[in-house]
Amino acid sequence: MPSPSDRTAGATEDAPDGGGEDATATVTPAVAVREVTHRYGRGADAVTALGPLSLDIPAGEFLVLVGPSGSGKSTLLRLIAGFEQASSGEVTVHGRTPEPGRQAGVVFQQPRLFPWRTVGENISLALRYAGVPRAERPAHVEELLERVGLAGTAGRRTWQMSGGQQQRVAIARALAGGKDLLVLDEPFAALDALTRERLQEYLRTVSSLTGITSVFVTHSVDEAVFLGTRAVVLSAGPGTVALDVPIPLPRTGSDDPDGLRGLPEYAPLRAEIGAAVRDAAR
Ligand SMILES: Nc1ncnc2c1ncn2[C@@H]1O[C@H](COP(=O)(O)OP(=O)(O)OP(=O)(O)O)[C@@H](O)[C@H]1O
Repeated sequence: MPSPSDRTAGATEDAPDGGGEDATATVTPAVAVREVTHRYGRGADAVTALGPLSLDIPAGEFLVLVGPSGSGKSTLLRLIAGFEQASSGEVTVHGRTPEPGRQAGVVFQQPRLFPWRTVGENISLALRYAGVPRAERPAHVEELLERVGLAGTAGRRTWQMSGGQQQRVAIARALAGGKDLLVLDEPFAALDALTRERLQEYLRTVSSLTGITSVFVTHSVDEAVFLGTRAVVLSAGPGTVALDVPIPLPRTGSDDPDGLRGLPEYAPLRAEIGAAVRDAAR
């Protein structure tokens, strides 16, 4: 699997001879969304769900998407994951048209694990699809489980795990195979508050340590500020970009959540994003 440095290295084109900073060097975004619209259905029944919308998501960014219900957040995720194709405009991941299961690891609101398989087998299957040789899979499974705080659980049945643990397995599965893009559609919405907070911490740590590019949909403004490096608020459907702000909070990989929430920047960011969501919903 690629190391974190491998993942981010691909984002920037080679520097010209002599190295150093070059203002003319182009940085290829991990995800490029260009003038995209998306319609479901045809004729009189057609629903325009999104756009026109343009976004560049640089490698390593943790982009949180917020916005009113029906603004097209899930649609945008589905386009990025390759489950849908844009009605107009273009979505690319590292310059290519995304295909389902190929470029992005996906985490849904429900873990969607195979109940008849063990935790390890669920992850191993994703490794198999990613072309990881059979002999190498057990070590990768352990490494992935360790990364989400579930070391030593590979032999357990998924139904023996709590909802929060199952969602961590789903995250480990999405990370399997070294994908450098993770898309997550309200993955913690169905969990109790305490489990949700724990998983937010895990995900923040995992993303800081791996540098994986993430696109995360949530209805929680606090979750958005806690997790994101950038927040995009969509307008009421069909969604366009109503607000696009960086979230310049520290990411050391082991941040104290209370400390982060207590930083002077935290509350104003929360207020700005919350106000934009409320405006969009009006
Ligand atoms: N498969 C579909 N067929 C027809 N219309 C759809 C389909 N999926 C979504 N839509 C419509 O597209 C619009 C955007 O839906 P989408 O699920 O992307 O929004 P969302 O912002 O994720 O909403 P929520 O926050 O409620 O999950 C809505 O009007 C929805 O009814």
